[in-house]
Amino acid sequence: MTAPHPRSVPSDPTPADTASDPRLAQEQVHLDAVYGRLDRMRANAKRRLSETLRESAGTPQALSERESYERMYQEDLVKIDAAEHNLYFGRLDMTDGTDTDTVRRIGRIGILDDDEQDTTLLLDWRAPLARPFYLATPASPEDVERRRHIRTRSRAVRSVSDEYLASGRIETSSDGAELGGNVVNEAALVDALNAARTGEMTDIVETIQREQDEIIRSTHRGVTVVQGGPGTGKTAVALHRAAYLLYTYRDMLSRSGVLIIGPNADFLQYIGQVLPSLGETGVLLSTIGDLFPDVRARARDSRTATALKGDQRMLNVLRAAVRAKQALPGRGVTVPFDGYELPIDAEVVKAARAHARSTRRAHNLAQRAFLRAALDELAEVHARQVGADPLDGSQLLTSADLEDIRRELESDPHVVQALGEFWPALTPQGVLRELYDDPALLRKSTRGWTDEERDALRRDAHPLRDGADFSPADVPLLDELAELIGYRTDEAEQVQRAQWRQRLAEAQDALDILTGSAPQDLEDDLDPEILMAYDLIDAEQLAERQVHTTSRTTAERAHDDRTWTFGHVIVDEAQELSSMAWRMVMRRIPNRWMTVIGDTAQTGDAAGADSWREVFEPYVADRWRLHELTVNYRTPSEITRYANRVLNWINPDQAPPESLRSNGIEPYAIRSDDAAAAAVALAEGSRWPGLTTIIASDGTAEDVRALASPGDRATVHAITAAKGLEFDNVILLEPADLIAESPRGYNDLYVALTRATQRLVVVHARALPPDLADLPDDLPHE
Ligand SMILES: Nc1ncnc2c1ncn2[C@@H]1O[C@H](COP(=O)(O)OP(=O)(O)OP(=O)(O)O)[C@@H](O)[C@H]1O
Repeated sequence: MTAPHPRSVPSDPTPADTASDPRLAQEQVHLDAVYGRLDRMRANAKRRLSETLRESAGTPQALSERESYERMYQEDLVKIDAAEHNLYFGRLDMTDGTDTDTVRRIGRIGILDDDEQDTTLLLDWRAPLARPFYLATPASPEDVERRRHIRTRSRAVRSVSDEYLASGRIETSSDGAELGGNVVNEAALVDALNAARTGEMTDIVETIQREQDEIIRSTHRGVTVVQGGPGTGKTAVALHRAAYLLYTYRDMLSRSGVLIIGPNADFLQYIGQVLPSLGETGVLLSTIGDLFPDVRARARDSRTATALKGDQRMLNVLRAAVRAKQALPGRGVTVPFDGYELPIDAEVVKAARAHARSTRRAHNLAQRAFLRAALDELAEVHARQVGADPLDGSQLLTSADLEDIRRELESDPHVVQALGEFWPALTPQGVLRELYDDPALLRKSTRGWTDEERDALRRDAHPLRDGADFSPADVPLLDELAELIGYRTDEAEQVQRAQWRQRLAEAQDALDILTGSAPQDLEDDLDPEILMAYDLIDAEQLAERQVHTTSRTTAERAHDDRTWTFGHVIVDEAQELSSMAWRMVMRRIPNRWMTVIGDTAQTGDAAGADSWREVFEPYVADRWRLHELTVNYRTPSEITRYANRVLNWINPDQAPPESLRSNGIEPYAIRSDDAAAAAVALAEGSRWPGLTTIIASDGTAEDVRALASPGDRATVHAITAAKGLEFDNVILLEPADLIAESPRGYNDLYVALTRATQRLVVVHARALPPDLADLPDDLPHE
């Protein structure tokens, strides 16, 4: 069903002709005013920044203040630069009767004029007053008389189009294409959807749709789950929600930070420019594999190992592995002390261990309690050695003597070291390596497991590639171990920061003395060619300080600190997270204010999710809310016809998203005995506009890549790495391989079929799956 659209009155979309359309001239006047102000803001921020850099800071407090000003001005500059492109894009003329301005102009950032009244030149797209721009429809005009969409390039107005919401007349977009559904800003949306892809995601502030806007601005403080088929804008919504929350809760979130978790590095790179283009830089983007400081999880696991490592059963395994390090001594363990061989027997250690465990503290944090109790026990043992009455065995030593022995034991490094063997300080990395490498420890820690399961975890059974140490599935286990162990990653960093401040303060003192002693005549008449000593120091120091401040954003501090808790966490492609990964994520967000984006029909990971309820109920009971996105903005209907059949096979109850457009390009199939070579030849020989990629199974992608000519613009993506990405043209190689390689092979096939914005070609040697069997053969016009 197509809802009625307001009448669109587009201006000539070709080069601006201000004479033929007075609206262009009118908007150009405003655009000039806006950019004029932006330039003044930029100049101000630059001046203030350089003044701040020149200021001296005598005390650590002054230094810290200066650092925060520096950061503030730097961030202002980043925001101003980010807003340059398409700064002003929307205007609302409100009907009479509203108590606010009758004209509202909307842009990427809010801008006030520097006149006496601080006139609003632009409303930030996130401001409440801007909201009708995204919500108003003829059925619900929200007091909007006219919505104007302004398209600009290089500070010049190129076109405007108006919608008269009160009239309720049918709209056709500027290029004549028909869109289904109740879309807003239709002409701009058509342009955005048809635009060739660049390999980097772009923001959608000009064309956010109603169902998306509701999620972006949701005030729900629990877990907001956004479920939607491929191409429904889930990622776009997640990123704009991050920007919206940072704007609305700036004070709180700039201190605690926002974390966005994505499925792989390619994906993070793909989305990496969206938030900076919206002026937001304080967000940490990370994969699960990169969330543990100082660990680069690049090793690859078998599917069985991935599934096992993601399973909650690992919790008991890890607990058992840590407990196994709290060992009891064998017979005859002694330590020399005070001319005696002091026995450390199992009873001594057992008593101390029971005491340490009763504290319920994490392993490393309970080490002191263990030592203290063990020293008490040992003092008793030694007292019996030296102070027992030879006649009746009674104790001849006083309690003060016992206390002396206790102190001497404590200050004897041999004794302390010997006891430490039975409650050693642990690191998560050390325990996990040992668990995988030591068959005895593995067996002891995996009671009830089968031998095949144990083998899947063993490293000698699955040698690591390229010296990689841990896999992404190991990272949640390291994090869990860090909790069990009480291991912190930020301590060394804190010490370093304190040292840095000290050095900086000393350097500043020296600099002040030098500056103060510079000869007056030179100061008055400086020769710019003569480089003064203090110039040198100043430059170095400033440069160093610059590195220091710019490298310590909230996001980066959060990244280096495992125990950092964020203000908000967004998880994209959330269906891929295992139970163990969810435990790690939840630790980062104790307030459980999260936005979770995913599609259970696209789950590819062996330990991924099938149901959101199962994932969230244990953490938030019913404090989670499901939103569904229903419109596919990416894939034309010609392609979704096939993809929907696969979806129906995966889950017949899941309604397929409705494709917003059709482009008249039918998908087709090419059969070739050497399918990989045929796919590469097609990719390299085609003259299709935009980005082209070959999507292959994880097991074959590298071989296909080896066939491609270096430097050719067509790329090859393994299915796992293609998650969340999109391309103008997709060549899907051998669907049978996707299905054969994974128990979730149909989900992978569904993902592959929904990556193209324009064109899909399937190249195969083996039989096509039934859902694709009626694809037409190679089209003559291609
Ligand atoms: N309102 C919109 N205006 C313009 N473009 C949009 C809009 N919503 C989504 N898009 C575009 O549609 C494409 C798909 O969006 P996105 O990648 O966010 O979808 P997704 O639901 O995350 O897909 P997948 O599940 O396949 O990863 C992107 O190019 C995005 O920019």
